Amino acid sequence: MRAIEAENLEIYYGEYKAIEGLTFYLEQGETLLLLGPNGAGKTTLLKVLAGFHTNYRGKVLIFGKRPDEAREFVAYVPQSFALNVRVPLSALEVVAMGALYRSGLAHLNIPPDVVRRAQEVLEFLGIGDVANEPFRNLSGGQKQRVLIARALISNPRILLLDEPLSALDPKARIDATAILSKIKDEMSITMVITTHDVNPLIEIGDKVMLIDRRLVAFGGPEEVLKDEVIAKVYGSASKTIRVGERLYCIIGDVHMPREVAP
Ligand SMILES: Nc1ncnc2c1ncn2[C@@H]1O[C@H](COP(=O)(O)OP(=O)(O)OP(=O)(O)O)[C@@H](O)[C@H]1O
Repeated sequence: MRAIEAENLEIYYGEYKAIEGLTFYLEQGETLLLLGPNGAGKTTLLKVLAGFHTNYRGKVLIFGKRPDEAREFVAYVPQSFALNVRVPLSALEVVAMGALYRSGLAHLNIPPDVVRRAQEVLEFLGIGDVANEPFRNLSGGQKQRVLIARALISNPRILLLDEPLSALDPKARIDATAILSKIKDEMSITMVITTHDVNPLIEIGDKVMLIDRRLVAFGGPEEVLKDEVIAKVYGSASKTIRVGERLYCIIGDVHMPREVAP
């Protein structure tokens, strides 16, 4: 059974149609890179997959179930600035919240098995040493990992990540990409990752989907990341170039020396 299957999906806000024509699928363990300009509908699609937004028409199934009936399989990682930084919680408490929400416990009397599991997940993500630090004092990259740990503690089969690299500096981006690669390799979780910049993530993308309030292209990276495809959304000054085995996507104004210009 497929992890995600969508056919002619249209998503609405009231009567307003935000996206249409989405047909795509993802097998278990695959990673989808979801690209599109501002307002394309990336976050809206994640909200439907997470089962939060149910105003849609067409078909969308998560392991064969409607998203609002499949919430136990899915965890959502918001952009790191989305969590209220004034909340005086430690990193470990933020992670534990992921487990306590699921079990319906609203207080912070964290059972010892949840503390243990939260510590393990932080260690898996390479930040076991910040467990007792206040969340608000962490760097952007550490906060991002804590939010990923909060999602992983519920053992999801699908992880949805909204712009996981956007608020990070170049070094933290490299670290975050390595973490996502580790999750993919060692946990075989299905991931949907929204991004404006596909380049750091290309190697972990099994599928790429380009949307702009409709489906522009869906397929393997080589199929989607072509000049003529990305030009449909980003204009003819956008190119893909190959350096050795690797594809790079240059979006927008292309200023390259003549000798390397395609
Ligand atoms: N709560 C809402 N009510 C009405 N329209 C909305 C709402 N949220 C988003 N939209 C509209 O839906 C469309 C898709 O927005 P969405 O936030 O999903 O895009 P996005 O691709 O995630 O953009 P960004 O890259 O800027 O985060 C836009 O036209 C937006 O104005």
